[in-house]
Amino acid sequence: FNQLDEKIRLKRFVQLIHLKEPTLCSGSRRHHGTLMAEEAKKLAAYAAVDTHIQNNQVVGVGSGSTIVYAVDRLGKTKICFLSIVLIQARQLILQHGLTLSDLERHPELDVAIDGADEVDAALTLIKGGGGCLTQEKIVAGCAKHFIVIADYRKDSKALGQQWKKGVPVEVIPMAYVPVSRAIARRFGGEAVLRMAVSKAGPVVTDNSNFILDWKFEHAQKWKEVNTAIKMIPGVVETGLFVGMAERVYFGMEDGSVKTRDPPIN
Ligand SMILES: O=C[C@H](O)[C@H](O)[C@H](O)COP(=O)(O)O
Repeated sequence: FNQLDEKIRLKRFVQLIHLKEPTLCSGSRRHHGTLMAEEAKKLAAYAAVDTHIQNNQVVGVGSGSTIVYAVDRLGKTKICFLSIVLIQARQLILQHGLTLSDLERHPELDVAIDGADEVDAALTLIKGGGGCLTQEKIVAGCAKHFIVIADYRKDSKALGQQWKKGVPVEVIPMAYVPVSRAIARRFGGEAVLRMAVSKAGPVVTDNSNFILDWKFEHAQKWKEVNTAIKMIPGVVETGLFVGMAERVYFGMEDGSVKTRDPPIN
């Protein structure tokens, strides 16, 4: 199976999903003739795992609702691998009986798989909508292959067309005001402190920091902007993932899986 051409493997996987459709889900899969987002996430996650994960690999796992389906697929396979995970995904890994590791023991990963809030035509990502971005970027940066999984709602020509909440920026708590002002002054828009929904006060990340959501006004040169924001004292990391993703799998409304690779420059 591993020797098959990747495209054939993906095609076969999609066919398999269609054949087994009634057994792969509970409840209604379709709404007004289109696949619902949850099922689209599952399609993307299963396709990515089946295509990229092999026996005895060290796999990085991100966070979010889409990655749950990837871990589910990893847990159902009989292959043996280690998972390098973020704090947020730790329980998920353990629940599925997968072997947990860390970057001290495995600083080099074969593959990292993660979700995204938005993916543009050049495979630049916005991540961190769920409050996790720094650890995800570290894990992705340690992987030979960084694979992204998403449903059709994340597919975008240009950042900001789909994801309206802005670019998350993780900041040291004492610096959130000056960082917010510096971002707005230099790049326009506004950078707003993210507040918790279910408790008073700001969202606190896994690294005990705050998050600013930078609502930019227009398209930017994302690589340069990412570098410049990271130079502002107090910034820990941005949710801009530029030039990192090797392939994105989109689960589509019509039940197919679309892939996108970076443009050849
Ligand atoms: O902070 C959260 C992470 O960056 C997620 O990977 C991202 O928000 C996508 O999450 P979801 O799969 O739930 O859309």
